[in-house]
Amino acid sequence: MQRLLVLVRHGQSEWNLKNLFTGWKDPGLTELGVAEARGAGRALKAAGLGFDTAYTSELGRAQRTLTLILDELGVPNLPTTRDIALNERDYGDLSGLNRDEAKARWGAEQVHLWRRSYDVQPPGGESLKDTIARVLPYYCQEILPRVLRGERTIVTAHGNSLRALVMVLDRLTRDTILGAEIATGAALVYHLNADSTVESKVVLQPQL
Ligand SMILES: O=C(O)[C@H](O)COP(=O)(O)O
Repeated sequence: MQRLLVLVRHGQSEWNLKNLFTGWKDPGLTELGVAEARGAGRALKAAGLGFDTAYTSELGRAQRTLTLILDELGVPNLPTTRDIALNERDYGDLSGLNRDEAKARWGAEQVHLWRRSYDVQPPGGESLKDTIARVLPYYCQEILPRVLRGERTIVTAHGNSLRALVMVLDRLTRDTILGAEIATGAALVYHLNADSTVESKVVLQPQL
């Protein structure tokens, strides 16, 4: 039986382009972001992948990315579940600040810790650990059972809500997660074993 789980980071957003911390703010996709989303759909189609069910966050950039992908795949009405559990990590007081200005103010090392460490919380926001604490139960209770039943599943979400899942799926440690980056429009194609461990993983870049 096929146990397919595909995770896609949304296409470039207006705030990605401006280099602003975004978190739970809700900017739209740029023109490139739209192309990346469509390109992710084309890459999935070229790989011969199809889906039975879809999940996305409560944020517009992930929802629009899913819509564009499903359009490319020719299944615009695929059953879709939206849930706040899949939202981006909340960047708290950093939301809306420019990353370079933040580095000038607090130092590059501190900003890197806020962005990539496992358990350092940005002021007023969520660490990756906090993000995992909400993403993982949702994955275990809602998404994984369907994948294990053979429902081919696509999830469009965010850089850090997906890093939360990747840390668990790829068995990364608090040290190795520091180097894990997911590009906008990238599709992580997982096939799972019956015990929910990873049988294979392939990363597809958007076909622009
Ligand atoms: O929320 C954001 O700003 C981005 O989606 C991810 O930002 P990061 O790469 O700084 O974690």
